[in-house]
Amino acid sequence: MNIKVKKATFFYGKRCIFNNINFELNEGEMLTILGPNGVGKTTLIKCLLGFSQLNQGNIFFDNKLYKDINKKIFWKKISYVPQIKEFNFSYDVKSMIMLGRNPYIGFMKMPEKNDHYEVEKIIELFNLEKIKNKSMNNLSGGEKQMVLIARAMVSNPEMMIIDEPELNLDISNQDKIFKILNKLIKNKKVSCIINTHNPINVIKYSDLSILMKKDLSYYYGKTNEVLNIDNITDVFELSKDYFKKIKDKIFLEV
Ligand SMILES: Nc1ncnc2c1ncn2[C@@H]1O[C@H](COP(=O)(O)OP(=O)(O)OP(=O)(O)O)[C@@H](O)[C@H]1O
Repeated sequence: MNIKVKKATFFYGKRCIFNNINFELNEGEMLTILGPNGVGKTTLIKCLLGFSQLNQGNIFFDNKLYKDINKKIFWKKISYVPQIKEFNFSYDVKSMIMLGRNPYIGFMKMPEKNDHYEVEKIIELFNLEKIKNKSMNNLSGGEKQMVLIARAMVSNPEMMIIDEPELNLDISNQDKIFKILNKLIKNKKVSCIINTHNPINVIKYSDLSILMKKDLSYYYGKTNEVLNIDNITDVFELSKDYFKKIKDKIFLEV
């Protein structure tokens, strides 16, 4: 699915959160959104999903305005994974993932053989066999996060929008999630928009990036062009020394 964002501007009351943002993402591409806490990354995602309305500008999905798209079709094509804070889920893992099949199952209907097959396939892909019968409430934060991403993927969406997938995940599981997403994007031509705080995942896996700055300006382009030390230190207001030690300790030794 293609998304085009043109001159997007959003205010909370009198406070401008972002101003005149433009970007485009095509099928089979991953776009990552980075920036300091409170800069407006989640707000931008909420506007893309129609949860909040832009004050100015437009968002097109496959060249159609959000308001002109049938919402049932929209939610069949798009999977959204919000930030998990302290949710309480009264489901076991398998039932939770099955919820992702809802667009296919229909109101008051039971899952069919194919729905169970898709859920089992995802459970295997995410290595969740050992916990598939456990209650969601008894999982660690990282396990919950994996299940929510699995649930989003089981509906075979055309676009996935994920708010901080690395939250609660150790670096190995972060890499696993990004690797799975990358494979899905490239094999099934899904497009993916991810809010993240981890530049390593971004450099390894994303095609395009937006770096949002507190002064409402932003960098946008191919990840390997925009995610450089100058831009990161500028956006996060870091000194260049910040990278010196890790450059010597980690990157030169691998
Ligand atoms: N409903 C709201 N009303 C007014 N201000 C809000 C509302 N929701 C968020 N904000 C403010 O808007 C700004 C952007 O918030 P947002 O959650 O988009 O930031 P973020 O970049 O996603 O942050 P983080 O990296 O910490 O998740 C913040 O200063 C936040 O306090």
